[in-house]
Amino acid sequence: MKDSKEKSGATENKKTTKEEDEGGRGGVFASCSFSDLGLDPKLCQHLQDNMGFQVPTHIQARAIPVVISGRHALVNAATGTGKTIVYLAPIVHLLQMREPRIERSDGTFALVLVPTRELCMQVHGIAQKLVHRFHWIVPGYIMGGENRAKEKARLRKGISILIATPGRLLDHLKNTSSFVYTNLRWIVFDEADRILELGFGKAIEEILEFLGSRKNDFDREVDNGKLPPRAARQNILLSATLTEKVNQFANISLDNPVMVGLDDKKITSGPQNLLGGNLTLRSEGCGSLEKHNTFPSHPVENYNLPAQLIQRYVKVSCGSRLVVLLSILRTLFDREISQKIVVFLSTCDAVDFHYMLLSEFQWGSEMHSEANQKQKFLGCKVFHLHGNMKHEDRGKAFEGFISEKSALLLCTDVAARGLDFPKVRCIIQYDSPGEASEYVHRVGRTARLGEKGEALLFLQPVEIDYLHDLERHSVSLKEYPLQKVLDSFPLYGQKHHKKLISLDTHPWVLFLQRALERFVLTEPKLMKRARDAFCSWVRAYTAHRGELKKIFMVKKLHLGHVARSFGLKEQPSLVGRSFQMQAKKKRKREHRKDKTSSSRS
Ligand SMILES: Nc1ncnc2c1ncn2[C@@H]1O[C@H](COP(=O)(O)OP(=O)(O)OP(=O)(O)O)[C@@H](O)[C@H]1O
Repeated sequence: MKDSKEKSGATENKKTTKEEDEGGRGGVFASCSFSDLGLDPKLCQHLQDNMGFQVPTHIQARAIPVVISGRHALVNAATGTGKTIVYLAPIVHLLQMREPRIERSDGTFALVLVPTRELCMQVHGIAQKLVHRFHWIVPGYIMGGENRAKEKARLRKGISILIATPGRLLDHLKNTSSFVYTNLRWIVFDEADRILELGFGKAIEEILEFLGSRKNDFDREVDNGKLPPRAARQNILLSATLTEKVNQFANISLDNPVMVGLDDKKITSGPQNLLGGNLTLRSEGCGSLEKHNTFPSHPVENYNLPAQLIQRYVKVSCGSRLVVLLSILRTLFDREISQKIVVFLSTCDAVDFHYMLLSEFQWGSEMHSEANQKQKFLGCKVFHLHGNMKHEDRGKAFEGFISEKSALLLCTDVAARGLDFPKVRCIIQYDSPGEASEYVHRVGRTARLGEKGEALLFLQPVEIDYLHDLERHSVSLKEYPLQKVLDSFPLYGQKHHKKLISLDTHPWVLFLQRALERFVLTEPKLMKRARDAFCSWVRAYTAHRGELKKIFMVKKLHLGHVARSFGLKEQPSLVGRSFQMQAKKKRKREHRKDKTSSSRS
C-alpha cells in the first residue's frame, strides 16, 4: 500500500502524514502494516499477537525495507520510536528464511553492539521474544561483569544473534577460539554515538579489524575465505542523536549507506557531505523509492525530540537545590501517586547519598503534635542505579523499577540511553547532562512512543547560559512555576512574607533545609555519604568539556552552598579526600587487572 503523498515523490525527510506533524501517538505510527514492509507473515502475526505491535512506527516503516535490502544504513529517529525493532525484525526475517535452517554450529550471523549492560539485557529480551516462532534462531548476550567461562560455553555452542558490550566482545574475539563468526552478516551499532562517547572507539576499531568490516580492508578477509563476500555484510548505525563522532564512525564502518530519518533541518550547507561520498536516499513510507542525493555537510547537531514532551527548567540557587528537589518530588507524587519518575545525578556517590536520604528521611516530630507520628517524606518506592553497583544489584534495580507502579529511580547516565522504562512520566535532571546529546537521551526515557512526558532541568543562576547551548540544538525549555509549589507547603508557624524577597528566604525552604541538615547530622552513615557525594560532585563539576566549561565553572560555585545541597552545615575538606579517593581507585584498578590476567591463564 503506498501512501498517496509518496506517489508525488515526497522526499524521504518530509512528513508524510498529517498526524506525524502533530506528534503524539498518531505522529509515531505509520499508515501501513508490517507485511507491507516485506516481513514474513508469521513474524508479522507474532509482532501483532504476541508483542502487541499492531502497526509499524514511522522509523520502522522507513528503515525496515532498507535493512531487508541489504544496504548499509544510518538510522536517526527520536528516542522511544522503536529503533530496536528496526534492525531485529529484518534480521530475524532474513535468518528464518534461510534454507537449510541455520544451526547453532553455524555460529553468529548478527552482532548487536550496545553501550551498557542494561541495554544489552533489554535488547536480548526483545530478540528472545521475536524468535519465539523460530526456535532454531538463538539469541545470546555477552557483557562486562558476567562470568566469562559461561559466556565461552554459550559461544562454543553457538549464538545466532549476539548482543554485546564492546569491551567484552573484543575480549572474546581475542581469547575465545571457539567463537565462530565466519557467517557474520550484520553488525549493528545501537546508540552509536554513546559507544564512542564512552571511549569504546579504540575497541570498535579493533573489533572492525577482527571482523574485517572496515570499508577498505574487507576484501582481503573475503579473499582468504575468512568472511562472507561484501554483498553479504551489512553494517547499521542507529541513534537519536547524530554527532560529529557518529560522522567519523560512519566513515569507517558504512559503505555507501542509506540515511534514514534525517531531517533537512539537521543538515547545513557545507563542502563535505556527511560521509564523504554520494549518499542514496530512499523515500519513507511503506515502500522504497530510490533517490540520489548528496548531503552537504557536517550535521549541525539538531535533535528531534518527541513532539509531546513538555520540557521545563527550574532556576535554583545551589544552597536550596536539595529542598527544591524534595518539594517537587513530593508535589508530583501527591498529585499522582502511581507514576514513575527518574532523577539523573552526575556521580555514583551523589546517587548513593540521595538514595539513602530519600529512602529514609521522615517528617520530624516538630511537624506533628505526637512525636511518633513520623511519616516518610516520599511514599513511593525508591531505586538507585549506577556503574559502581554490583551487577546483580543493578539488575534488581532495573527490573524493580520497571515492575513498580509508583517508583522513583535515582541514577547516573548509565541509565540515560536506550533503556525502555514503561510509563515514566517525568525526568528530572538534578545535575546537568553536559553535552546536549545526553540531554536528549535522558529526557528520551519519557514520552516514549507517543506517550505524554515531562522533563525538568535544574539550573543554578550561574548556569543559565546552558539554555542557550540547548537552543543551538533547537531544544527550548520553559520556566517551571516553582513559587507555586513552595507556597503549597504548610509553614508550621513560620511568617510568610507577602512579597518574597528571594527563594532562599522562603519559610518552607528554610524550614525543610534545617530538618534535612538535622537528619543528616543524626545519621553517621548518611553523613559519610553526604561528604563523599559533596567531594565527587565538585570533582565531576570540573570535568565539563569544551564550551560547557564556560558555563559550569567551579570557581563560580560557593562551596558552602554546595555543601548545603548535600544537607551539610559545614563544607568538608576537598584536598585529603581526593587523594584518598584516587589512591582507592588505583588499588581497585590494579586488583581488577590481577583478577583478569589470572582468569585468562
Ligand atoms: N510498532 C510498535 N508498536 C507498538 N509499540 C512499539 C512498536 N515498536 C516498538 N514499540 C515499543 O516502543 C518502546 C520503545 O522502543 P525502543 O526502545 O526500540 O525505542 P528506541 O527508538 O530504540 O528508543 P531509544 O532511542 O531511547 O533507544 C518499547 O516499549 C517497544 O516495545
